[in-house]
Amino acid sequence: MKAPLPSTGPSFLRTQRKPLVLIPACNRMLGYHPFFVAGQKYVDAARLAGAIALVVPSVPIEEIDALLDMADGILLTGSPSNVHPSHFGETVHDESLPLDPVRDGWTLPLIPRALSRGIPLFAICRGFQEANVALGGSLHQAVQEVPGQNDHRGRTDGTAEIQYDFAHEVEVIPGGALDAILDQRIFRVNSVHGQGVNRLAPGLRVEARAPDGLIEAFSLPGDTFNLCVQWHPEWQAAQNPISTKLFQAFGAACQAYHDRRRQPAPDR
Ligand SMILES: N[C@@H](CCC(=O)NCCCC(=O)O)C(=O)O
Repeated sequence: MKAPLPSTGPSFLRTQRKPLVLIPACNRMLGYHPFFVAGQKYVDAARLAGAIALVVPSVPIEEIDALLDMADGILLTGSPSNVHPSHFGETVHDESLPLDPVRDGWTLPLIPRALSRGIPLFAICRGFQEANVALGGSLHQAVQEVPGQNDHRGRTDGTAEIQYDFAHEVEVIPGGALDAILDQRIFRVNSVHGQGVNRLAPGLRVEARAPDGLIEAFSLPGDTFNLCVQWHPEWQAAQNPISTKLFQAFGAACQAYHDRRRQPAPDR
């Protein structure tokens, strides 16, 4: 019988077979106290991808490289909080909406470093917006107030099922990374966002658009999975064939990164 894998220290990383996907947490006040939080549906989707999900509290910038040394993938989640507009040269448009400057402070520098290492990255909703801003793009702070754009916010007058129900179609741009993963170019998605891509960062590739032309997916340069989507594929991912394909592709990329980087320790 094989000895159990060591459960601590770098040797565990060398012999762990499954890829490790880091999920940066959000920062919330619960009562009088600050907490690190992440949606369970993201952890469930990372596991659906075949990875070990590791929710990570905010770290000082000087610790980001040490964190990335452990990562085989990064899953940037959605959040009700907005990316602070100062990161794209604007002032806050609606003071009533939540922000998370602590998350901004480490995910924005994390993204280019992960990209430079070729670590697979799957960015969802707020994560999609962070990736665009981190690489030099900008956001509409209120898509619904932009002439010609629809209201992409989710309903808040019912259940999560209502909030995350299908809201509109997206059309995949032929020949790109998203097109290579899916066998469908038009499909319906949920929509739970008030911000959206205004100026796409240099070097990013549009992968899908909504009927009003809003960018709904883009990819980052590089030869690994690095898709960023505005909708929520993690929502009931196992029951949605499009979402399952996306997370399986993400998981395969993380496994490949893991296998390349961490050969199992020789049998003792
Ligand atoms: N606050 C931003 C991003 C919206 C977003 O991520 N919504 C999802 C919230 C909860 C979840 O994680 O599912 C915006 O409004 O554009």
